Amino acid sequence: MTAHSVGPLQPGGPIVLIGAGKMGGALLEGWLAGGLDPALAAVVDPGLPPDAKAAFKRRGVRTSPDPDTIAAPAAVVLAVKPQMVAEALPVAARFMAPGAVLVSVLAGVTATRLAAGLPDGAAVVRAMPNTPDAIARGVTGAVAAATVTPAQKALADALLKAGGQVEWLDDEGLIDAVTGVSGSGPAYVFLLAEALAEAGVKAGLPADLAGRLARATVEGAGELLRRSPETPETLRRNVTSPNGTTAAALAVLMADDGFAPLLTRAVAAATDRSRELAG
Ligand SMILES: NC(=O)C1=CN([C@@H]2O[C@H](COP(=O)(O)OP(=O)(O)OC[C@H]3O[C@@H](n4cnc5c(N)ncnc54)[C@H](O)[C@@H]3O)[C@@H](O)[C@H]2O)C=CC1
Ligand SMILES: O=C(O)[C@@H]1CCC=N1
Repeated sequence: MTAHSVGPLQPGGPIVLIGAGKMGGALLEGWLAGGLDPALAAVVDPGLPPDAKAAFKRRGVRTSPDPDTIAAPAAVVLAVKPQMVAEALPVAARFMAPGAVLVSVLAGVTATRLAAGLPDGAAVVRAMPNTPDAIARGVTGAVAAATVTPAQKALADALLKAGGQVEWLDDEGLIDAVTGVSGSGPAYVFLLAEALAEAGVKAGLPADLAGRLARATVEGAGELLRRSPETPETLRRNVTSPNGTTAAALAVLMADDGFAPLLTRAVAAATDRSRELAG
């Protein structure tokens, strides 16, 4: 389901975003594009450049609010680096009015760790979105702690769906692998575009042409995958003429030491790192 299938975002109270960097900023853009009243959004980020702060103010989004001036936040969304959690969690705690839900997108940081820094019984949702959230084409894996009420889960769902598709998990243990597949995944696809361009240069193309061809190929293949009911395997086979050029390339990519085992190792490394960040 996408942002556009859920109607204007009406959280029933302010949303406080703590950390408005690449991921937090993408989430906020999704909420505003999803119809959130800017007057209900507040950003806490001491590292915001002055021009970004001014731009938020122009759009009616409050920055650096005093917790006492935000009446009953409906949700506090934590999007700082995992290494900053000890510093940022007490800030989040000050905004956590009774009934508010904390939504954390921090890689590795467990719901138990988050709850330990919040008022007793606080509702915690742990989520792993990805940066295509900025264009409502993200995908998020999320898990709700036992303390989260159905209404709080519905609000977290709406906030995350403003960025795209949401997959709710019953088992928090799965979120490390979700991070390895879809949280970090856009970087793998961008690397594919980079590597394809480099390979094109090595095959004799001018660099700018190779860059344009590689980018358009990744974009087009992604869009075809989105629009087509076919599986990725069928779409791949549709490109592959018997004994043709694609078959020659796939013999390399699908060899025992090819793309799949390489990606398996990459996803395992990301998953392991997510577990390590849990401390
Ligand atoms: N970038 C990505 O693709 C994804 C990131 N995440 C998670 O999102 C979180 C943020 O990552 P990015 O946005 O990439 O990092 P970032 O460095 O772009 O953003 C972090 C923001 O937090 C701010 N900040 C630092 N200390 C703060 C504090 N005490 N209070 C309030 N704000 C503070 C910084 O000024 C910065 O703007 C991480 O925990 C990461 O695991 C999750 C999914 C995808
Ligand atoms: O690289 C990271 O740790 C974060 C989590 C998923 C994407 N970026």
